[in-house]
Amino acid sequence: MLTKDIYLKATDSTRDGLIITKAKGKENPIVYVNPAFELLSGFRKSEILGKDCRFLQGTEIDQPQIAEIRAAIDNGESILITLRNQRKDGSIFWNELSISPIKNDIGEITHFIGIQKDVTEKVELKNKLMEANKSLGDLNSKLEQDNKIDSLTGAYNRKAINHEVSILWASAKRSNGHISVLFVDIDHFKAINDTYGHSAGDVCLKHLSNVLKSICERESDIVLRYGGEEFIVVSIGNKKDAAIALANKLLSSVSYEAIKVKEPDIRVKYTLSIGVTSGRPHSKVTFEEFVAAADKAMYEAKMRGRNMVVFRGI
Ligand SMILES: Nc1nc2c(ncn2[C@@H]2O[C@H](COP(=O)(O)OP(=O)(O)OP(=O)(O)O)[C@@H](O)[C@H]2O)c(=O)[nH]1
Repeated sequence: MLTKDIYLKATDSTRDGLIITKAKGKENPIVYVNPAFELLSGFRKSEILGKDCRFLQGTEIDQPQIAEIRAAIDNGESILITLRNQRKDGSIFWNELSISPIKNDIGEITHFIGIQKDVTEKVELKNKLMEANKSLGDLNSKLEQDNKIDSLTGAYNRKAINHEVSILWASAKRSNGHISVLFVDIDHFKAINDTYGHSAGDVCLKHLSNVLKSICERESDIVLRYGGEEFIVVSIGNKKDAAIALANKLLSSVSYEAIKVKEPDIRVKYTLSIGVTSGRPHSKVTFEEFVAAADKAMYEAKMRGRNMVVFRGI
C-alpha cells in the first residue's frame, strides 16, 4: 500500500514538470508545482503559487493551441498538446503539455494536473526535417523538369512526350478538338556541320529552337527536340489550314536572315523541311501515328526539293 508520503515524493522526484491547479476559482490558480517544473520554467514555487498559468505563455499568446487548452479545461476534458512557452529568463521552449482533470469521490472535478515536457529539440529536429524534405521535393521537381529539357536548346526532349504531350493529347480528346504535329528538320545540316564545325551546327539548333518557341508560344503548343536536328511542334486547336500557315511562318522566319555561327562574323542561312499533320485524336489513333504521318510528310518535302511544307492527313 502506497502512503501519501510516497505519492508526494514521487511527484517531487519525477523528471517531468508537474503543476496542479484548482478547477474552480479565478483562472484556475496553481496550488502545486514540483522541482522539475521550477527547473524547466525558471520560476520558483513561491513566485507562482496562487497565480494562473498564463505567465507561461509570455509573449507567445498568438497560438491556436491556447484556445484548445481553454476549451478542454472548460469542458473538463484531458488534452495532450505541444505549444511554445516562455521561461522566466524570456527564452522560449516547446512544451509537450498533458492536462487531465482530477475528480473527487463523487465525480466532481476539483483540480487539473498538467505534466510538462521540454520537447524543443524534438520539435526543432522535426521542423528541420520538414524543411529538408521540402527542399528535397523542390530539388526533385527541378531535376524532373531538367530531365525533360534538352540541355543544348532548352526545348523539351522526348521524355516530355509522356507527360506534357499526354496532357495536350488528353485535352484535345476531351474537347473533341484538333491536334496538329509539325515535323521540322533542318536541310543539309550535315553540310553546315562539315563546313563550319559542330559548334556552328549547335548555334543553328539553338536558333531554330528559339524561333520555334517564339512563334509557337501558346500554352497549347509544345516544342520538342525529337532527334539530332529534328524538332516537333505539337499544337492543339489548329486545323489543317492553321497548321500549314504556322509551318509556313516558321519556314520564312528561319530563312529571313543569315545567323552568325562563328567569329569573325561567319553567317549561315539555313532552310527547313516541315511535314504537317492535323486531325482529331480518338481512340483508334495514337500520338505516335500523328508523329509518323508528319515525319512521312517531312520526308516528302525533302524528296520534293526541301525548304517547303508538306501536309499529310491522318
Ligand atoms: N551540331 C550538331 N549536329 C548534330 C547534333 N545532333 C545531330 N547532328 C548532326 O546532324 C546531321 C544530320 O544529318 P543528316 O541526317 O544526314 O541530314 P542533313 O544533312 O540535314 O540532310 P537532309 O536532312 O536530307 O537535308 C548529322 O551530321 C549529325 O551529326 C547536335 O546536337 N549538334
